[in-house]
Amino acid sequence: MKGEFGACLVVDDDEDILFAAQLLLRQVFQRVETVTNPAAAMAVLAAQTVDVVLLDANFTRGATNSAEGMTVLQKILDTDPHLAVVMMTAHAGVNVAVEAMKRGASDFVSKPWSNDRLLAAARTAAALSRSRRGSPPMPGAAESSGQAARVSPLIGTSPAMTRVHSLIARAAPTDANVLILGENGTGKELAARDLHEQSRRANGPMVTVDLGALSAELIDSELFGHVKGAFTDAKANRVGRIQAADGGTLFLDEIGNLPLHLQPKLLTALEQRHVTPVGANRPVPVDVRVIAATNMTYAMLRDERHFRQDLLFRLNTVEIEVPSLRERPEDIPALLQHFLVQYAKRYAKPVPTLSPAARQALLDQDWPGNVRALRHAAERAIILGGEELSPEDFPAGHAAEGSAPATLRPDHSGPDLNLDRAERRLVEAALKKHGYNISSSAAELGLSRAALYRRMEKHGL
Ligand SMILES: Nc1ncnc2c1ncn2[C@@H]1O[C@H](COP(=O)(O)OP(=O)(O)OP(=O)(O)O)[C@@H](O)[C@H]1O
Repeated sequence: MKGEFGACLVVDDDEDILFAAQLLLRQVFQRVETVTNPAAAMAVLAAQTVDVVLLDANFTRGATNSAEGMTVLQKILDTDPHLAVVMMTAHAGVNVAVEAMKRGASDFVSKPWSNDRLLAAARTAAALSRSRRGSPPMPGAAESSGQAARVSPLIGTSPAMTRVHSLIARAAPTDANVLILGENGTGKELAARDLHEQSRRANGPMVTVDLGALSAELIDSELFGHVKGAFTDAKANRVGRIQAADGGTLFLDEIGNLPLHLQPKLLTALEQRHVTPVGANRPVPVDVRVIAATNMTYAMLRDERHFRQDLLFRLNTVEIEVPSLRERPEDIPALLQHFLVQYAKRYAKPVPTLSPAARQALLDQDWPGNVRALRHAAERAIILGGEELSPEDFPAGHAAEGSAPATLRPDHSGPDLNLDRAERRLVEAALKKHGYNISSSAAELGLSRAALYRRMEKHGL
């Protein structure tokens, strides 16, 4: 769906970033404005209406404390409290992101960004902004959804994926709540988008809340909203994401991370179809369809100590289990071809062919990182491989030394003391040890899930 929202403004002092963002965001916005400094940003905002601002956290060369970004964020929201601002953080600890969200940013992405993540953040922010303004969805969005000849974004014709397609097709039009189960990287978010787009709510917003990326203290006001003065940082009324999804779909990603004390509140909101923003005394009616996803097994979800069973039964009217890639190796060639074409285009290279040995090597790997890992492997192969890809272009696990960061390794003897590469090794080791379970790997590394995701993106893991 091209240009489904109105306008976006990107503020960054790096012209290359602006160029890349503009190319990418045209998929979502009809207009993408770019400026290199806060003063120019304020001038654009004074002259025209935009839905979303993507704001860099630092403008002065070498600055890393994000204070400048926070000041500009404040100015922007003072001018237009309905704007959805997505903070872009290069030097981010998760603290910068949390601080930005406390101050009213609607989301954050870390640089270098993953295109999927930036697009998802931009779409969610745009839906939020339109909902805050009480605007109807863009007419273009209404037309392009619900078309009969629509192709599912989920590639795969294996029996296991055919079952998933069929469940999605049957569940989508019914408004029933859906719980999607599956390992990390299997395509749960894509399945949720497919459900939304095949539903009668396709013209409404799909608002995502990644419960794994938000601290417990933020989840409450993110989900339910707050009124001005409800707590120290609540400088203005804020619509929560449940309300922002009114008339559309609320996608609760990593539902297993919803703190126990908030579970009854969510259950009440879903049962009574209203939300009460933090600090408010009157409930607001909402009409949302909920899709939730988790990488927990069903057995883990059935454990009362982590998850209230009454909430589980409210969420899992229909259950869809997205199979791991090792359960459907027959889907690997089509997925790989799709990603090779995509990345060949992005890096302006010809689409390579695959030697029979390479094809076999791919089928033989067990892909603990699932489709996401296959996508990274395809990107690496496009960057480093030739016209015909051989097994060496798809190194498994630790043998992935041929990837972009590793080829930069200087030829010194003795231990490799480079911090960046050490970080990559540790992150990779933790992921392997925990079978690519993000929560356990993050816990072992002493990171939040969001911080681990950022490092995975950074190192292409
Ligand atoms: N069947 C598929 N066809 C095409 N692309 C896919 C498919 N499955 C996954 N992908 C791609 O793989 C990546 C990971 O998918 P997605 O984010 O939906 O997985 P997930 O299960 O939600 O992961 P996580 O649990 O880690 O959040 C995305 O880039 C997605 O577009």
